[in-house]
Order: sequence, then structure tokens, then C-alpha cells
Amino acid sequence: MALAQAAGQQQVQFLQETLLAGSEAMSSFQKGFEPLPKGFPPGPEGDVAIDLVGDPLAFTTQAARKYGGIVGLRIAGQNVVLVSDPLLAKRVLIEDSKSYQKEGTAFFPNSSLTGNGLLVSDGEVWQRQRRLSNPAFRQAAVNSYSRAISQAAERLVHRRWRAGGARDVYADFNDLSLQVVTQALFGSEVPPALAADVREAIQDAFEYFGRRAAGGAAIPEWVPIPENLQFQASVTRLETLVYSIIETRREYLRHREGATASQDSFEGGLVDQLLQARDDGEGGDGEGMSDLGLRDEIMTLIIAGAETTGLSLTWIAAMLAEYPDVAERIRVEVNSVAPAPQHLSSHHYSELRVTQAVVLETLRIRPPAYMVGRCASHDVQLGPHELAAGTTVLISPYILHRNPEYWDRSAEFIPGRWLDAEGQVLPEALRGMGLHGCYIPFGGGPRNCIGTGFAMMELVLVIALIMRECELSLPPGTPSPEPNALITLRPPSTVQLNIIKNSD
Ligand code: HEM
Repeated sequence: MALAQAAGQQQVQFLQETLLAGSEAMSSFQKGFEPLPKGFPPGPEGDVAIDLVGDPLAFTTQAARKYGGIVGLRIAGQNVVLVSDPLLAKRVLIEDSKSYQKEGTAFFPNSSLTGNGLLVSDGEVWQRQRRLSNPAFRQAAVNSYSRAISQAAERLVHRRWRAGGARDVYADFNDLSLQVVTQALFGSEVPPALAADVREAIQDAFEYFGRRAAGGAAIPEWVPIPENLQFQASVTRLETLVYSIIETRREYLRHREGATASQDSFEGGLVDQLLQARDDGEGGDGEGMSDLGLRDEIMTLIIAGAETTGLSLTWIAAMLAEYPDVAERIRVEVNSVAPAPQHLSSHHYSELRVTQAVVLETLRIRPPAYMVGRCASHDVQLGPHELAAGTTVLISPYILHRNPEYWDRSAEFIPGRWLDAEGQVLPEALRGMGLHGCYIPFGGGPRNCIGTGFAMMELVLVIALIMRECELSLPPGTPSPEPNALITLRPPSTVQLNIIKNSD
């Protein structure tokens, strides 16, 4: 009886929620016909959702070319502003960052994927999570991850690529970056049987969000339409990994009586620290993190850390296959800095200057986060324009990175632009908002990427080792991979490269 009653209540709730979803979709549709608010920036007429989905990179680039560094758009009934002027981008991300929030953007907020984790939370929740997570991303911690990074790279070139030949490097790099993030931050191996499953689940989830962001996300995630059910299945597959990580670390801490977070090595330290952390910092409440909070953070770091570095490695490898002269320069560099069979480590990072330049240049023309979203938390002035509370602001690293006013031969791959006359990497490369405020692969301001140093260490060490041990080329007749703009700037679903081992 109680069960039947509960089932009945559930049905009523489901009906109410479905009606609510329908009315949200309808109000989005109706809003498409409302006049644009006064002071809204000029832009193309009508709703541009379909043009945007068709080719986001071409559409946004053309819109910026035609209307300038701030463009007003109507996307699936929402008022959206596209920003590609460096001063306005700086205003949103840094100078007036308090006027903008994550909630209300059509990316991950309110989703079961990352819950209320660091990437999407706002206000005090975000401040607390950032305070608790910061130590795991400081330089000393990142240096300690270099062992996990070079071990994963060595396994790739000496085991998986042992036989050489054609490989789907995108799949290989996704596996590597997942292993690195879980090993370095959580001290856990991903069981091989789970790795492919997790890789697929992350890909599916990103594709799902790509479609929703473009379509205005009218039908809430909990409505059991087939697409949502498939997404929930991906979330569950990821949770299997997350809960096994939490359990492993709990077990480890239980068996180390009086254990505290690792002192000399940070491996596993992040989860250990989060499990034991009390928010004692300035403004902290002395409380620990809830299980749900921990799940959201781990899920966030896997999603934010594995996807972006996996696809960056793929873009860099594809560039080096296309530009063998650049690959040769890296090979000469790494052979002088750390000849085989030396293990690469954080000590070598600063000397791998050409490798760093190649990474920076690839992130310029193929920025994984090609669009960064915010939502005005109150009515706000942006340049000469007034934005009403709730307006979505999209900042485009992709357009900023190619602005011909600031970048010489902006569409060309020229790693040398990152080195000065003495061959040193330009110190302002990753400082503030980079060169002329026009380089933000890791975002900017208080919400910049917490994993910047970690990602750079991983990309530089992995690429240096690969170049020392292998040559990469595109199979004859294969064009270089073209970007696919979903939530991130992805390569095609497979990227085949020929691997020739140098010792062969
Ligand atoms: C090439 C690799 C990477 C790129 C291009 C990248 C890019 C970005 C960008 C652009 C943002 C800012 C988003 C915004 O302003 O809305 C961001 C935030 C973030 N990234 Fe990364 N990321 C990378 C690697 C990583 C890694 C390795 C981790 C962790 C293991 C990570 C964790 C995060 C987190 C947690 C945030 C949210 C920070 C906050 O809001 O406080 N990222 N990332």
C-alpha cells in the first residue's frame, strides 16, 4: 500500500515536472519573438540557434567580423552576448568578475554530471572548494605528479606503441590523460576493463551537452526521454569509477592509523586531503566535505582534467605529424636535455622550451575551451552596452587567439612566436590574459583553470618523450584532422597516425 502510494506520488510528481519542462520550452519559444532589450549590442536578426549549431566556429567568427568585439545574439529564445574584444573579455573575467556567475549558463550547471563541483559552483560553495583544492595544484604538488605523467607516457610508447604502425592516437591519449589524472590526484589506477567504458562515458556526456547548449537545453535532464536516459547511464558509469576511488582512499586511510594527508608526495593526496579536510582557512567553517560534495569534486576533476588534456595531446601530435621540421626541433631539444634512457621529470620542464612553445601555439589555434560562459548576476554595464540580469555572456578564446590585429599571420602554426631572441619562452605567455589580453586557453581571473600548471607539465613531458622515442606521420592521403566544436574543441572521433619507433 505504502509502495503503491509512493508510486502514485511519483507519477504525479513526474507529470508536474514534465508539464513544467513543457512550459519552460514554450516560454523559450515565446521569448524568441520578444523585442531585444534596450542597450543590447547589435547583431544578426532573428534566432540564430540553427546557424550556431551548424558551424559554431565559422558563425561566431563571421558575426564578430561583421558586428565587432561584442555581438548581441538570440539563441533558442535566450539573449546572449558574444565577446571577442580583449578589453571587454578582461572586464568580464577579471575586473568585474563579481557581476558574473556560472549559474544560468547552458553548460554543466544544475547537471548531475558535475553536481555543484568547482567548475560550475558559485559564491561561497565555490570559494570553499577552491580553497580546499588549491594546495593540490601548487607548483610543488604539480612537480610531484611528473612521475605519474612520465610513467604513463613510457607505458604508452614502450608498450602500446611498441609495434609501431597506425594507431588511433585520440583514444590512446584519452586513456593516458585519464590514467594521469586519477593516478596523480587520487592515487588510483583505472582498471583497464573500466578505462574504455569511462572514456566513452565522458565522450557521450560532452556530446550530450554540446547538443543541449546549442539547442537551449529546453527539456530538463531528468525527463526520461531516450537521450536523457542514455546520458544518465554515462553518469552512472563515471560514478562507478568515482565511488571506487573514494572507497580505495578511505580504506587506505583506515589502515594507516593516525594517517594525515601525504606530506612529501601529493599522489592520492587530493582525495586524502579532501576526505580529511576541515575548512579552517580564512572565512572557513571548520567543517569537512560531504560525500556528495566529494563525488562532485572528483567527477569535476576527471571531466575537466582528462578530456581537455587528452584532446590537446591529440592536436599537438597531429600538428607535429604535419610539421616534421618542428617535430625534429623538439627531438634535438629533448635529446640534449634528457637523452634516452633518462626518465623525464619536472626538473626538465623549464629547459624544454621549444616543446613548451609548441604546446602554447597549439593551444592558441586549437583552444580546447573555445568558448567560456558566464551569466550576468544583476543588470550590468559592459562597454557601451547594458546587459540585463540573466544575460548569457560567451567569451571566445578561439576568436581572441586569431585576432589579426594582435597576432601576426594569425591562422598559421608558428611556435617560434612564443620564444624571444635568446630562445626563452615569453614570460607573459600564461600570465594574466596572455599577450595583449588575447591568449586565454586556460581562462582568466579568479575562475581561471586550477589545473593550468598540471596540464602544461603533462603536455610538455608527454610530447617530449614521444618525440624522443617516435616519429609521427599522417597516413598517406589523409588530411589533417579538422576541429569539431562541441562543448570542447574536439578532433574527429578517431585520429589515425602512423607511429615509427626511433629505435626500429
Ligand atoms: C589543456 C588542458 C586544459 C585546458 C585547455 C583547460 C581550460 C580551462 C578553462 C578555460 C577554464 C575556465 C573556464 C571558465 O572560465 O568558465 C578551466 C577551469 C577549470 N579547469 Fe581546466 N583546463 C585544462 C586542464 C585542466 C586540468 C588538468 C584540470 C584538473 C586536473 C582542470 C581543472 C579545472 C577546474 C576544476 C576548473 C574550474 C576552476 C574554477 O572555476 O575555480 N583543468 N579550465
